Amino acid sequence: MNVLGRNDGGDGADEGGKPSPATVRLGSFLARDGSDGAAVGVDADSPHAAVVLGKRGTGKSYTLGVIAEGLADAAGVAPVVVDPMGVFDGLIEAGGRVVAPVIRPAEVPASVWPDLVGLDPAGGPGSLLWRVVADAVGTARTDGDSPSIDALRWAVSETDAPDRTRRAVRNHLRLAASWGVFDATAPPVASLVASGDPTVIDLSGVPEAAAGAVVRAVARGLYDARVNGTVDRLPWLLVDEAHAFFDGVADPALRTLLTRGRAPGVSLVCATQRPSALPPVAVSQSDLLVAHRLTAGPDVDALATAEATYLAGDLAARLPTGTGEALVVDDASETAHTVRVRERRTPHGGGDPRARDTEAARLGRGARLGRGG
Ligand SMILES: Nc1ncnc2c1ncn2[C@@H]1O[C@H](COP(=O)(O)OP(=O)(O)OP(=O)(O)O)[C@@H](O)[C@H]1O
Repeated sequence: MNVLGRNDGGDGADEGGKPSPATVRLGSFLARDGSDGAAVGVDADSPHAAVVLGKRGTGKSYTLGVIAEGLADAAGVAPVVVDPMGVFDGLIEAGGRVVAPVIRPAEVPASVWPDLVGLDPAGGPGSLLWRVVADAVGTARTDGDSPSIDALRWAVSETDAPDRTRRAVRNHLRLAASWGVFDATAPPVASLVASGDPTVIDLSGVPEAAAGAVVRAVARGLYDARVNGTVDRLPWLLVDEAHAFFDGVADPALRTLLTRGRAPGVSLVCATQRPSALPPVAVSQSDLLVAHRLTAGPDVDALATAEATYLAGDLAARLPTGTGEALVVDDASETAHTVRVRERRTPHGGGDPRARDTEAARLGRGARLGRGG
């Protein structure tokens, strides 16, 4: 198998000629005449930063699922999928689990809390919240604990801030509690990668701000866990609809993974239909780019950031058009290839609903057949 992303240019085979366990099978090279060529995989032995691009329905989430399946089979790694649309539960069939998005309040830094709940950090309520969280986390940390939202609300009441200010902060904290993502007794982020099986964080229906807080805590938590040596496996964070998270409180933590994640061994794969809404650093720091079809002008332009000197000609002009087909740009081998992404072995939950798949259509068809027969 040809393995992209491998600096030594290895072929992904061990001495016995079998594919190395630390390789993710992606699909096959696609010849100009549309026929399938040699098998192609992605290296999972070293950490990587990757982006998967493509307009709606071209196969981004599907490709992310293919990568997650491959990581589930690879040794020494642990995939964590951020699933904003609730389409990755099929990974259960690859030994994975779907978890509810819960984090400890202390996993969001005190300085971020005002923004998170919609308060100006420089204003009275915002600065009170910042101070209260910092104090409460400082006290709780000595026991390795996190304050609960109730404890934070109580601590706000105990301050000598004006009534109106305290009331405003308490109300905003009540709002945060209503999101249902904060739990002082939630398992630490490192527990997500305790086994190598895929963990899917189901964020469907979770308010945007809360989802951002979860992604921030998970991205930072995985990074810290590797820096502190708390986890042995190399985590891979796979983020679908990534543009939404670069737009909120998760941004600094994702940028940290992009720019510094590989040193401690954390990989990040961002999938988006709007590359123009990603910060340029997301594309420029990625060593692997998987580009499905794009048509919108600004999104095609965003690809220009990835125009490496070794690519002769215009990247956009080389984008394939078929669903599940992608141009894969590999920094390690300094090459770009057209690839047909393989079929999933676990069910894919994405794709637009089709009228013909509804119960009503089936009943209607049955009735018509009945009448005709
Ligand atoms: N490699 C593939 N092999 C076979 N079918 C595929 C492949 N990739 C995508 N498909 C088909 O295309 C459909 C759309 O793919 P997918 O849900 O990944 O789109 P998307 O680009 O993520 O769109 P959205 O932005 O709406 O999430 C899938 O449901 C699947 O049926």
